[in-house]
Amino acid sequence: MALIWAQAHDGIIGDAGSIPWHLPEDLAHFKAVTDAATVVMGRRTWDSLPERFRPLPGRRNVVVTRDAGWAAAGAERAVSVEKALSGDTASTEPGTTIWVIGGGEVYREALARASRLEVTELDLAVPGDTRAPAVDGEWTRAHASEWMVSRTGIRYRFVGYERP
Ligand SMILES: Nc1nc(N)c2c(n1)CN(C(=O)COc1ccccc1N1CCC(C(=O)O)CC1)C2
Repeated sequence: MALIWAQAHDGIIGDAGSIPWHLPEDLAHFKAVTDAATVVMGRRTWDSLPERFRPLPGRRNVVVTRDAGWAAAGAERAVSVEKALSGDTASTEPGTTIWVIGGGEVYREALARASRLEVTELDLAVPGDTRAPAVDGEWTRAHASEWMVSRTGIRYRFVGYERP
């Protein structure tokens, strides 16, 4: 299973339930990487998606929430990341990656079982109340693009990590 996120300086990934920047090139990257896969997200991340992107088109959407009464068109509910990764979600076609797409709590819960990270690094300092999980020495960097400049002026790059 893999995690994908975009982070500013100090690992900031969110502030008050939303992403404090607009980086269209990252949204295109996110869509390309997760296309046709299963995406697992926390309920807050589901709520943070613009209406027209709920569910994320062309992907199996699994939302983690302890609220047994929660339901949304186009989403499957799982009571925990564990269940989302083990239940029939995992019966996704072999070779299809399960992408954990946020937020902070779900990343932390999923990290221990991840073998791949796809991180968009932004050369941007913004205030935020949510940080990406720490990527420690167990991970090796599998790829890193050169720094690019978004049409919104933000410098960014795509970095991938792997571990056995
Ligand atoms: N690197 C990386 N990792 C992540 N986990 C996530 C991202 N970037 C971006 N994310 C968001 O929630 C934010 O998205 C959006 C925010 C505002 C408008 C559109 C969007 N999106 C447009 C494209 C849609 C699609 O993919 O079809 C998804 C929603 C999760």
